[in-house]
Amino acid sequence: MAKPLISSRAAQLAGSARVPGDKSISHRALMFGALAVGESTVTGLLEGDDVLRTAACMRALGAEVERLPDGSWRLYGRGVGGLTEPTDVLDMGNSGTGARLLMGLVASHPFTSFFTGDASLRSRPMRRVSDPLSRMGARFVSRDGGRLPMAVVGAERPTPITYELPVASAQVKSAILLAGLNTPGETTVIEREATRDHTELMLRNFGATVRVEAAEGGGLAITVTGYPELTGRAVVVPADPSSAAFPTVAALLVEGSEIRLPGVGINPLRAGLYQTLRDMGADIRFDNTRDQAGEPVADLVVRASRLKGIDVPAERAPSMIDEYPILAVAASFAEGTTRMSGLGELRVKESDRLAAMARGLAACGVAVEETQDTLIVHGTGRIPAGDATIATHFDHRIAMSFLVMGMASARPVAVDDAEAIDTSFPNFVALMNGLGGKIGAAE
Ligand SMILES: O=C(O)C1=C[C@@H](OP(=O)(O)O)[C@@H](O)[C@H](O)C1
Ligand SMILES: C=C(OP(=O)(O)O)C(=O)O
Repeated sequence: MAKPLISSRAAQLAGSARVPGDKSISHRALMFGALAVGESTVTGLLEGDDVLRTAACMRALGAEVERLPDGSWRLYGRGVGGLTEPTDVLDMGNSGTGARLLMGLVASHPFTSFFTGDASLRSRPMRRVSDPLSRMGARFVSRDGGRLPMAVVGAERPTPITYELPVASAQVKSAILLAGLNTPGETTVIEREATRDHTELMLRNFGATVRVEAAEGGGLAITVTGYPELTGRAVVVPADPSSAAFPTVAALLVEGSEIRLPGVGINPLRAGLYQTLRDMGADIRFDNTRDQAGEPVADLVVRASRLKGIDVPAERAPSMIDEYPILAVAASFAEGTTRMSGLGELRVKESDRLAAMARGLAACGVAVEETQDTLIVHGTGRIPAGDATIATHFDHRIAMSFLVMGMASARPVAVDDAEAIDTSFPNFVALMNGLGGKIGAAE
């Protein structure tokens, strides 16, 4: 059932709040714990629907996965190559990351699995993973256009490949590297633009050999050696910088605000939004920067700021790919034009995010232009009208972005369905209201 919400202008945001665990790292912690020999523990796991689906799938593939009373998770893995045939369809819900990474994992196991997801996931492109994984010996039977539902017939004798990514995608990179774990020899992915490296960092941490070298012609060549012995580890998941983006932008836009967000991941391949907001004049401080289980984290201190429009370089897109919707909201309150380019991938996320943002911002009274892969927001430095109801297309980031828009607009902003927020940020409304937001149920 749809869950409409409405967000009204907030007086001031203040206080400290811990945003939930990083979604990318949470998926990987469960997958690698399921592949490792012995016990792994995960603390700070994101308990959003996307990640809970991955937990259920790792159980379906033979691993022991349980939530302990203290909120941490314990896994007993099967060892590399030890996953077993799932007896039912793997339903990945709304999760592109869960679906694509798991397809990679099972592609080099000699059994057949069936994948499906919700209407959004069933519309997303999967050939980007099935093409390279076919070269490793797996077979795929899918709907027209290479979409879910899809059967993956894992390779009996997987063969290693060297593959250059045709799109900047950590999901595709990871799918191939994960297939490479149960494949003899060396599997290499070449990426011309660096994408998030959580798979590489965490695989190493679990004991795999992962080589990262400069690629001929530019970019990186990332190589895994097959049949590593992964052993159980304790993983501490940092707070998600993609989730922290929402209270951060809200605090920048609502006059007089100052908030603190402790323990947020600031991996440079994820921190593009923070760099961009600072370039726009935002007062964002990284306090107490430290290393947490191989990932850099910091406490974010954010103060309300006057923003100016800028050109966001296309090369920055992979380091902030999920943050363009909320950046577009920030740009709507800035003085001057913000040009965001290199955004073609936004069209194949949980929804067509370029179209959803352009339409939604226009409905809120913002002057926007959209091309195939750019979004241009003409800020005036004045507060946008708001006063609109936005279609979220079951996309969590669209829903949260427009609820932040309502916190700072002249009049409230409603979203037709906020249900999808549970996929990545289950306590979003409580956390925002705890800081001083006014988000409630809409008619
Ligand atoms: O690897 C990951 O965990 C992710 C990679 C990104 O997708 P792409 O690889 O499709 O860019 C991102 O949008 C997604 O939210 C999480
Ligand atoms: C694109 C996203 O996730 P996924 O691809 O895992 O569905 C996201 O969280 O913004």
